[in-house]
Amino acid sequence: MSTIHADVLVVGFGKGGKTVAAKLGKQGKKVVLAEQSDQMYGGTCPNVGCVPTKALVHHSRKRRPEDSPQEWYARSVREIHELTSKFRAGNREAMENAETITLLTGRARFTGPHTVEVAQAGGDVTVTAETIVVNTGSEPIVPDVPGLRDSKRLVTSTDLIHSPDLPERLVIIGAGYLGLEFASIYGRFGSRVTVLEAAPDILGRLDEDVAEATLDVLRGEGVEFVTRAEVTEVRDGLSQTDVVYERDGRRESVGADAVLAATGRAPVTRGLNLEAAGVRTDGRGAIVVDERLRTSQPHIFALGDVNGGPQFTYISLDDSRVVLDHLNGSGRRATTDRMAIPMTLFITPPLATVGFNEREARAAGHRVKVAKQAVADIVAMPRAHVVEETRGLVKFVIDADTDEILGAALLSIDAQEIVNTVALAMRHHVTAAELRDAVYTHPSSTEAFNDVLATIAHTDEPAG
Ligand SMILES: Cc1cc2nc3c(=O)[nH]c(=O)nc-3n(C[C@H](O)[C@H](O)[C@H](O)COP(=O)(O)OP(=O)(O)OC[C@H]3O[C@@H](n4cnc5c(N)ncnc54)[C@H](O)[C@@H]3O)c2cc1C
Ligand SMILES: NC(=O)c1ccc[n+]([C@@H]2O[C@H](COP(=O)([O-])OP(=O)(O)OC[C@H]3O[C@@H](n4cnc5c(N)ncnc54)[C@H](O)[C@@H]3O)[C@@H](O)[C@H]2O)c1
Repeated sequence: MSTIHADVLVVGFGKGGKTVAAKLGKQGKKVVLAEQSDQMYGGTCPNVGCVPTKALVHHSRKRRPEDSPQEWYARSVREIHELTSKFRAGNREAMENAETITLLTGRARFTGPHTVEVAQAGGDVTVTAETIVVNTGSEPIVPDVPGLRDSKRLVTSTDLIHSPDLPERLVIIGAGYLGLEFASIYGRFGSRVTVLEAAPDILGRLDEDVAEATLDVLRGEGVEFVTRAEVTEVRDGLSQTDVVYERDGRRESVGADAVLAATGRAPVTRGLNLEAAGVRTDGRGAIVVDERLRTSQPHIFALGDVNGGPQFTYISLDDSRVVLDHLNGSGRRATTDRMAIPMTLFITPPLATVGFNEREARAAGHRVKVAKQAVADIVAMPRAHVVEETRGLVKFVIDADTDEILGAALLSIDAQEIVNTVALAMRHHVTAAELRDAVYTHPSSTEAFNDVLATIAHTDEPAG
């Protein structure tokens, strides 16, 4: 078995890991990056996550009524495969072309606090390193429902986006980010979509008006929702799979050509043999880290989904900034510095949120004023009419005493872009009036701020 001594070993080719590898490699550190699969250079996001799913959103929207759903879908899957292959190759080349970085393709497991074995096709390699960064991501959770794990029609998001067969009837278990995005995508491609959610509400973290408007959009595209649905059994038949669930004490079932488990993703730590390194995990299998992403071994860091934080690519990227600052900078940057982190649910139109909703703002002790308008009524935003997408609403939650923005929910064309401006305003304490009275390009979606922030729907009374 050959041995490599490195300054830094990165386990897993995710967003945060590759950023740490590239930056430290550029500074002359000897870096080894171990990735278990040659189909995953670049990690989840460009291969099986954000990029192919957002490309599917785009392709599903381009389908005209006269296009055959099946042919259009198969063509989309092919084209998206070409796109992800290019991204994958770019990621591989970036590492292979860096003189100070060695890319190993094989599964890594710890054999000691500073030692990892990588099972490469050509033989195992032992890597020893002063600093180790674990960036192994997360994997789908398949609930323990009788018949589900063995069903021939069970699919994960990865299976589904690689299959050229458009399911005629798609049953999605779970109405989180993944479930709702897939419902929107496959509904638009032409599948009949039913979403079964265990919780009493879908998008229950949102204010009721925003959740209702979002569900209206999805229902308008033919997606059916069943809440308080406890899936009790999955039965394969010759031509379909029956997904059996209980709701309010009644037993019902829905037939499916594919059953998507969209019930969350668990950190990938099994198989890493973290005990050998003395690295602790929590009850969910996430690596326990402090605010500088140090594990229970100070020379081992965990970043991205594997540390149990929010599962977004931009959080993994920001984790890399924290680790790099610790290794090579001021050492002051911490995950606790983060504020106003935006999120986008990529349905059509997208729903972007940041900060508090109305309920949360009041619970945090703020006197709240709410600015809100339906997109169709925002006179200052002709772009919505120009691109023929006037569905949705724009809502701001503002501190009635300081005029600072506490949160926003934007169900609107371009929401994934304009939410970043709101988040920046929040981080820098720009007031609602300043955001309202700023000069924006025309016709753009940001112009909505000119109008919406002048439309106060209601204001809480001053306290006592
Ligand atoms: C369908 C889908 C859509 C998504 N859409 C979005 C979105 O629109 N926006 C967004 O911000 N986020 C989105 N996410 C979430 C986002 O993809 C993840 O949060 C992000 O990719 C996590 O990155 P990471 O750096 O933690 O690791 P990952 O990118 O997951 O990389 C981990 C890597 O480690 C490798 N690995 C695992 N174990 C080992 C081992 N023992 N040895 C060697 N290598 C190993 C894996 O093969 C993988 O390549 C989506 C996720 C999914 C599944
Ligand atoms: N646009 C984006 O940024 C994006 C897109 C897709 C995924 N993601 C990330 O991927 C991660 C995984 O997404 P997800 O939607 O799978 O997880 P999630 O945790 O967001 O949602 C899972 C949903 O499944 C429900 N559920 C769990 N068990 C169930 C059961 N047995 N029966 C019925 N319902 C059940 C839960 O109540 C919840 O609503 C998310 O954390 C998200 O951050 C992000």
